[in-house]
Amino acid sequence: MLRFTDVGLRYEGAALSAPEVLCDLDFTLAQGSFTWLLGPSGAGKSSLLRLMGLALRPSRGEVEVLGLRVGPNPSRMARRGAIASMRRRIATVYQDFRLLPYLSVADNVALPLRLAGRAEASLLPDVAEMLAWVGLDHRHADRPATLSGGEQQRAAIARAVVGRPDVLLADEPTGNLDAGQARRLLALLIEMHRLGTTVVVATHSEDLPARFPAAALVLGGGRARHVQG
Ligand SMILES: Nc1ncnc2c1ncn2[C@@H]1O[C@H](COP(=O)(O)OP(=O)(O)OP(=O)(O)O)[C@@H](O)[C@H]1O
Repeated sequence: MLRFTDVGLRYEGAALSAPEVLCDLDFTLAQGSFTWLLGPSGAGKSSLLRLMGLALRPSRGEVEVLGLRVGPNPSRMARRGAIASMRRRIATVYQDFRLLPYLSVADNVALPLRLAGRAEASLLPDVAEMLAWVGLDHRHADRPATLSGGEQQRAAIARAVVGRPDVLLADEPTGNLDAGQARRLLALLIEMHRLGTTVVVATHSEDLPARFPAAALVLGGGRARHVQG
């Protein structure tokens, strides 16, 4: 479950007189829900995903993710260690992929499983299944830099999904994909949602939400409107 209570965000270094990037956010996303995150460029979609992924603290208010409450003050709420362990249950597909350049595609995808301490023999079938799902089985041994943008995006998606996270956050996950690949990715996100993962997808695409009507958070003027699906 993700709950935002009276949340505001101002980036460090911004003048106190500057308007908050996000303000007065009050909404709850139920565990296992699917939510589109919509709004024009610069509306704050990536910033909101960073708050949901506990990569940023709110400047005011409280963000609660899977029972962990995070506020502006580190000493009063969840501490760094608790946040770090919670972040292992949250997977993010970043706009810029963030694949590790010195690891093969398969090792990038295996990374969350290795970090979680999974035995080598048990993780290989999961990695192979994910690579097949995203159509990258033939590129498993290659380095990310040798892949196209769309292939890197699919590798990043496979890495996010392979550990069956409780929360999956995706920032423009179809930006580099052709229409067929985008539909396939949407099927994967819907499958994750049906398996109980809370899924939030930021997109500029009008086609994707039309294909899978669901609840939406619509950002504008720093505020979020929660539209039930
Ligand atoms: N690290 C940062 N430091 C300071 N300001 C930032 C930072 N990241 C984003 N911003 C500002 O926050 C606002 C929202 O940016 P954000 O990237 O969250 O929007 P977005 O809706 O994801 O945009 P896009 O659709 O273009 O990716 C913008 O005004 C941006 O300049």
